Amino acid sequence: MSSSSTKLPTLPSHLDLFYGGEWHKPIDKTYEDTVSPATGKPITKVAVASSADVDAAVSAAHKAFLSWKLVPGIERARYLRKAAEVLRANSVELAKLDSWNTGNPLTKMLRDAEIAAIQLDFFAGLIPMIKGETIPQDEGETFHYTVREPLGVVGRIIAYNHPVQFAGAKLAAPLAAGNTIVIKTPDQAPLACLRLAELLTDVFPPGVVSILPGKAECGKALTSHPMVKMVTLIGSAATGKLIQQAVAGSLKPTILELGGKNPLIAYPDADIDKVAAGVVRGMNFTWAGQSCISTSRVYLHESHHDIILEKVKAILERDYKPGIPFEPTTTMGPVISKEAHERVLGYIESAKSQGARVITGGKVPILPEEMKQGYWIEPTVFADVGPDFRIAREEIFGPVVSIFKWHDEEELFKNVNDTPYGLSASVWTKDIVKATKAVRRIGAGYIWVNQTSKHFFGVPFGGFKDSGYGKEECLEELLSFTELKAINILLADTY
Ligand SMILES: NC(=O)c1ccc[n+]([C@@H]2O[C@H](COP(=O)([O-])OP(=O)(O)OC[C@H]3O[C@@H](n4cnc5c(N)ncnc54)[C@H](O)[C@@H]3O)[C@@H](O)[C@H]2O)c1
Repeated sequence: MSSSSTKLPTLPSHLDLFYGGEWHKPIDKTYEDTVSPATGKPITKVAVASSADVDAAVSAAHKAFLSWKLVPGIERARYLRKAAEVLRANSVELAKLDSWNTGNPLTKMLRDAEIAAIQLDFFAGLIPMIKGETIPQDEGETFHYTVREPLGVVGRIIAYNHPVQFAGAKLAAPLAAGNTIVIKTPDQAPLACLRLAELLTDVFPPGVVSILPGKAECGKALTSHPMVKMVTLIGSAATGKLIQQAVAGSLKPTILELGGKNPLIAYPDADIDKVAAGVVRGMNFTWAGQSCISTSRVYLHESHHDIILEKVKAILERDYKPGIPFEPTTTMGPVISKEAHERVLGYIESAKSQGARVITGGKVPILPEEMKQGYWIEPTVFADVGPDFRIAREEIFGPVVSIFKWHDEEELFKNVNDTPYGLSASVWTKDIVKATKAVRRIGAGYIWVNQTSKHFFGVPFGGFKDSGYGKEECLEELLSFTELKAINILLADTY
């Protein structure tokens, strides 16, 4: 990168597979380039786990489970808190690697390790909630109680938009519940996860945490391995459905956190400046819209539609500048890969050809020489989008928002809910009654009123419909990684 950019981060010392407490070369010796999306240039080669590697990793994780499940809760909590400390102490280094490997601005990635650390602390604190209950019966001849037990080896497959945040945070609940874990890193951005594995080597006993860089084959092998007792995915609806099919034969439980086509609805009484800022913030342009919760369908009332559009355009043109991710002035990243670049530009072309109006963006920005091979797309706003346009219906996972004008509430909710997805939604009004009624009508799992984008610890996060099922970041996530066992003890002398 240019002499003007900050020094490149130090690569992890290990670019192989971490399992059984040690680093291993891939059995079939496959390594592939991982690329900087900002420049399109390879960074280094990283191991790609095959199904044979997954088998070795899962066997080691299973062996570790036999001891880890016996570690008292209070001690497991200490391990988790130590991992949180390690993440915090190394947050800048981890953010630099993620920034290099995803192209997202460094200044905006600095919090990702902290978010993971908070989840580790949060689930450490919830460990005492892993408990059973007694169940009274009228006859009194049998004593009934329940206990919660860990499942075994858990496989967690993650997406690329926040690699180290996901890798760190998703360790927390399974380990807190007494399981061991194998994490499959994102295909495109494994580097910070590998550094995390190095940092955690001495934190957990060998085999408790394994981190495997790999592609779909690694995910498939993890999903179907008989010793993996539960699988979770952060990824697309298509992959979620494949995982559900793959586990059907073994009745393996899953949590699927999938894609979204999330609506933002503004009522006429909403504060127009706050809505304009919310439209921009809700689209997560900082990471080129690559967030499952991005509010990519915006429904503005006809009374403020035009003025809010102007304000959105002004904010984007003022505040969102692509740039080398390590520069402090950079406020926006590229999309993750050449394939994503082509896919998102294809959506932009489809919108233009279907008659949508470009308010801002809609093309590759003018770039300095060193970024020309990167995967950049301007923050893009389309108005006059028809409900049947492709950009209105399909998850783009890029910096493209569709704006719709509404006037009739019945028609509004018909359109809002006319999507296979149901992850998040955002409602803007000063009227709490209106907001409460709107919330009731929206088929989505995570809804904000007068804000967007934020996650809150302890509040169940997860989707409806094709956005998946299962709840995370809350007690329910922790309990999902346990099995409830019921015991009935005869107290009477005779049977
Ligand atoms: N709901 C959430 O919390 C959340 C958060 C972030 C991203 N996402 C979603 O993730 C998607 C973007 O990520 P992506 O393009 O990497 O998704 P993807 O579904 O292509 O890949 C996700 C992960 O699944 C793995 N995988 C692919 N095929 C598999 C198979 N058959 N079996 C097992 N694993 C397999 C991949 O290697 C990758 O690690 C978007 O749809 C986005 O909305 C959801």
